Amino acid sequence: MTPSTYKLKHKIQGALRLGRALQLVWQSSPTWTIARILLLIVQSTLPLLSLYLMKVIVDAVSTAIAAANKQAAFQQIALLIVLTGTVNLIIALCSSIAELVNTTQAEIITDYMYGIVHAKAIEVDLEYYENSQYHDTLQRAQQEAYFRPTHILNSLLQLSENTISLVAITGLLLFFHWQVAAILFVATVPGLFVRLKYADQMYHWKRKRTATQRKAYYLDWMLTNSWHAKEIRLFNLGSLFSRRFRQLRKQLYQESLAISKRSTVTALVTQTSATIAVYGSYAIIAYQTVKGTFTLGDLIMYYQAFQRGQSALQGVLGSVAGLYEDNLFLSNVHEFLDLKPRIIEPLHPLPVPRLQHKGIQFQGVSFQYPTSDRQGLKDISLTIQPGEVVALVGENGAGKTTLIKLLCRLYDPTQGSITFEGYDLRCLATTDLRRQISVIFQDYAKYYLTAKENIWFGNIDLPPDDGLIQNAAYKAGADDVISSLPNSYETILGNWFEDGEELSIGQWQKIALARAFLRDAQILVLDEPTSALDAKAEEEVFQKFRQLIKNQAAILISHRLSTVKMADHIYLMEHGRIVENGTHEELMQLGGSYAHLFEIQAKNYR
Ligand SMILES: Nc1ncnc2c1ncn2[C@@H]1O[C@H](COP(=O)(O)OP(=O)(O)OP(=O)(O)O)[C@@H](O)[C@H]1O
Repeated sequence: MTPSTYKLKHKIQGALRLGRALQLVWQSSPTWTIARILLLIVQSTLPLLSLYLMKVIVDAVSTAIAAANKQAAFQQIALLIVLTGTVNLIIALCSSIAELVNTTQAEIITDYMYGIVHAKAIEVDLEYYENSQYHDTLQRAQQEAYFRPTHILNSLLQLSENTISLVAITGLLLFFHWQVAAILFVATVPGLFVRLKYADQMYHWKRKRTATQRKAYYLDWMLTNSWHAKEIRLFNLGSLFSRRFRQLRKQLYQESLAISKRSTVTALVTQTSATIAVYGSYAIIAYQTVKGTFTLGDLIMYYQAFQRGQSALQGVLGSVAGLYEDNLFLSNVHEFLDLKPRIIEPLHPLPVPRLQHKGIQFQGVSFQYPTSDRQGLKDISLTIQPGEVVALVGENGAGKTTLIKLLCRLYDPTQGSITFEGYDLRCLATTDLRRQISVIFQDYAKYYLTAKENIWFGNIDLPPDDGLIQNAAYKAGADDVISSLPNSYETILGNWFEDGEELSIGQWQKIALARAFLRDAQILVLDEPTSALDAKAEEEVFQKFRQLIKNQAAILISHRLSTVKMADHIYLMEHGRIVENGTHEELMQLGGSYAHLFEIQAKNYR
């Protein structure tokens, strides 16, 4: 086998490896798929009947010209015309129904694919979202997932339809004139090569360009979203970003144009040779008819059969090339769907115990982010008991949030272990563990939904109207904010949607705090919970803090040392390590970094 034949065989095999795609189609819409197959059978056989009837009509007309009883001869022709018209009407009807079925099924498949992509996006760990390669993979999958399976189904049905027509027409042509059938094939094959080659080039280029394209999307997003709108105006960044966006788009467009140009030139050459071959065959058939080898009916049937044969063959080859291309691009979706969460769930998870004497223990925990070459946490050992308030303090980047991410099992430690009442976190089901932790990160989410839902999301096991929602709002000092809104708890927050009410940053923070308080968890983690609250609101939250947490274990992260003073135990972190720990008084007595920091902050208030 020559290398090029081998390549072609390989590509055709690639095109026909359709198992996963068809499984997706079938799972999403089995009834619609059956409907389309039935329509396909009708649509591919009826045109042949119509073709044959045409030949019979022309031959009947030829005979009728010489017939003695023209009236009787015409009656027979009229009957044939009615029959042909009816067949063509059915063809048109099927085509309209097919269009309806196709559009509906395409929508159903798209929705199904959305569901699958969303499920995977939820399933993968946070680690993926903190990794740029994942975002490339996700983007490629999103670009292809919603339409490729439908494309594959269409190409496959077209392939079947065209193959049926082609087999019948080729049989017909071979029977009459094998050379003409041979020309039909030879004229169409080069086009297939061009499409396969082009598909390969496009696929590889599109994979390579994902990062550039994401950069362009990012600039576009910055230019058009509300989060950046303020700074873009004040720092006059608009034209700079817009210029960068245009440069990236130009680069992408020029690369794609270069590939398209090459393929257009090649396609033109193959098209020209195909056209010469086709019209040459027409001349042969016309010559044979003039010589009397064929009847007039044969001539018309030939012309039509040749035309349809050629379009069927082009359709077959086009579908093969299309399937090859679709399969190539669908591999982007498979790549995404094949991602596996790296947090391994225990085979036989233990029930999450109640925190009693052992509490939560970090034992010699070290951790390095997979994308970083520095250790984020180094040899951390600490204990948190129920009813105890523990504070983590330290400069930016010291590792405080990272420690919380490990506690929530968003990552596993690289060394050491974290135990929950003596059980390693890796022995507990992550969903059960996370149900026991109520955490509000400093970059908490703002949901542009009702105020009530913003709080309810803290514990969706409760009914959406539960009275505890208002209770949580009260604890966080958010009740006043909410009652001043036009529709109270039913007011939509943010200004993305009609009738939405935008809140101040501190007000949003109170809502987030209420969400944390609603969760019926054993551990409460507040990462910079009051950084945007006014002094009075902060004072109120912390005054009733002990009451609020009851016998929950609480972890507070804060840069305001006046806030953490009330904690039972304070850990000062530096470069991923715990460098000092004790009560506020102990640390002040120690006269180390904590005491120094506290003095600096206190001086500013004097
Ligand atoms: N997803 C990540 N991938 C790689 N490195 C990270 C990631 N998140 C944080 N880091 C790094 O880990 C270190 C600790 O970050 P962390 O967010 O835990 O600090 P922090 O003490 O909470 O800081 P801050 O007070 O500013 O919130 C920093 O050096 C940071 O650059």
